[in-house]
Amino acid sequence: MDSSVSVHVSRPPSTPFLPSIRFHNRIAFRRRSVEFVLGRRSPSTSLKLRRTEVRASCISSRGRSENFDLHDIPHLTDYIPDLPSYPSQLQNVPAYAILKKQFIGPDDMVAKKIVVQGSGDRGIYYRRAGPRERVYFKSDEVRACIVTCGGLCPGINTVIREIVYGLNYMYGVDDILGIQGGYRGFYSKNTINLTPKVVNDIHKRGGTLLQTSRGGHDTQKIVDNIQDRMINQVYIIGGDGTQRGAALIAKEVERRGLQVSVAGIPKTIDNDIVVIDKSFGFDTAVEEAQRAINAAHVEVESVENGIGIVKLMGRYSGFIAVFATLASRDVDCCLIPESPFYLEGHGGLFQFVEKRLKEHGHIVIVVAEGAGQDYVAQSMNATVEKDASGNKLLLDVGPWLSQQIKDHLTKVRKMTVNMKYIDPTYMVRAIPSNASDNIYCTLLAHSAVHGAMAGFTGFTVGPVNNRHAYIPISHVTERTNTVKLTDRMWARLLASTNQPSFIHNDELIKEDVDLNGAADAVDYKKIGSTST
Ligand SMILES: Nc1ncnc2c1ncn2[C@@H]1O[C@H](COP(=O)(O)OP(=O)(O)O)[C@@H](O)[C@H]1O
Ligand SMILES: O=P(O)(O)OC[C@H]1O[C@](O)(COP(=O)(O)O)[C@@H](O)[C@@H]1O
Ligand SMILES: [Mg+2]
Repeated sequence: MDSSVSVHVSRPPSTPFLPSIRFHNRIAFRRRSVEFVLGRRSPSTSLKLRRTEVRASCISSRGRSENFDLHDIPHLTDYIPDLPSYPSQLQNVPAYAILKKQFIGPDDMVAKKIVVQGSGDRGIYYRRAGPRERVYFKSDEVRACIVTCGGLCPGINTVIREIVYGLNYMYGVDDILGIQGGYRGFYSKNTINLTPKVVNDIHKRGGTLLQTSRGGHDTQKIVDNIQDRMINQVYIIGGDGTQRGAALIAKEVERRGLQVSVAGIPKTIDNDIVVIDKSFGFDTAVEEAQRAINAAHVEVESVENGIGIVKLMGRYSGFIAVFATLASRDVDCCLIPESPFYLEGHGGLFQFVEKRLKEHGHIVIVVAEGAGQDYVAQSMNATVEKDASGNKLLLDVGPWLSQQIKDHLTKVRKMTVNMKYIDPTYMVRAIPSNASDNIYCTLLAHSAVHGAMAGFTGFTVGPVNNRHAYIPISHVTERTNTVKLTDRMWARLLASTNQPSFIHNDELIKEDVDLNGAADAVDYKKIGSTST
């Protein structure tokens, strides 16, 4: 928080000492234990606060009263009040001992919203990630475990490596177990011992050293196993589904009153996790995707009426497709799940493809795997199937789209075309992370380690406006991050590709004329409202 902002704390109705801060959590009222001090400028109103969600009245340096919300994360002392704490082991680590600010202050917060309006609410804040002055675990008491769940993503191995290194070098922990094969590995497989030596060069490889899986989350069995193995720190690397599972584990651990910290590290190749700035491995995937786009462009430039179609990952969120398109500049049209498209008639894809072929002699289309699913389902008469985690299995839009375009141009428009279809979907996520993702993974891993050692639990780590924060798991799972068609990024893409927006417009229906002046008999209203 800006040091020019003093926090004014006045008295809340039900607590004689606790002032102008409205607690949203009953535990906070009950226990009233100490965590941080607000009100540096006015000691009389200084307050030792518990964690959890806090709303404070805040007076800026200009004297105007504003509000902010700290959306806090659980702490082991919420349900084990007498848990002893110790000076952090980091004090003895030379690299950290010389730091100007060795520890994160108890009132350091990260703003969720960085652009604010003068008269508006100050918004939501998260606890800033990083090392704390006091920890709740002695080094030789820690038995940590790491598990990786869900789909692959570049950088998972780097996160594993850095958790092991972080725990070992910063906190002197040497009892770290690898749970193999995702959540079900807790109760169906043996563990492996993870030491700095074992993980030393795994960041150079794609995939996950620990293997992963979908499905198999059984909270009771998992927590039984955590208890049986005497594990007291659980590091869970995975996407939205995994984080939901992590929240259940943290809840069950709390119900049983166990001294076990549960830390989530968000992983998603689709960048579909909300609150955090960006997911690790995403930049790497975008870079790799461009190689495929480039190949498509080279191919189609070299032939007559070349049509290149590149299918990229993106189940419900088209971020990889959007960013790869914007970065590449060789893409003529980008199709994503968030933007319904239609093929026939005025403003449709067929018309656009034909127009671009006439203008440029070639066209490159990027399609996210989740785009046009309803459309494909209708045309294939397919039924919905799900994977072991309950995720809808997607129909393969790539070959379908290639065939539709080819059939239309060759059979209806009597044109000669050269179709080049490229499917690099798994290639973009099965590679090691690039330099910047590697550094990002290190920060995530270290934040998780610092948080767990400090006794926090049930949290997810991640950058919020470029500062790493501890985020309540529910915040990252309550919805999916998607490309907003009303945001500037999508507008930039449309401006860059000059593709149709596929937004239904009644005016377009009236001017229902195709390139050659022939009217297409298409129900635009119906097609235009096809949702994906
Ligand atoms: N709602 C949920 N509650 C508990 N566990 C879940 C939930 N959704 C998914 N999981 C578990 O999380 C793991 C990974 O989920 P999945 O959706 O496949 O990948 P991701 O976490 O990358 O989204 C699986 O083991 C699955 O059983
Ligand atoms: O074939 P798999 O391994 O189930 O993975 C495919 C899916 O994984 C994803 O990469 C996303 O996975 P997550 O849910 O694990 O983030 C999707 O883009 C894709 O549909
Ligand atoms: Mg997912």
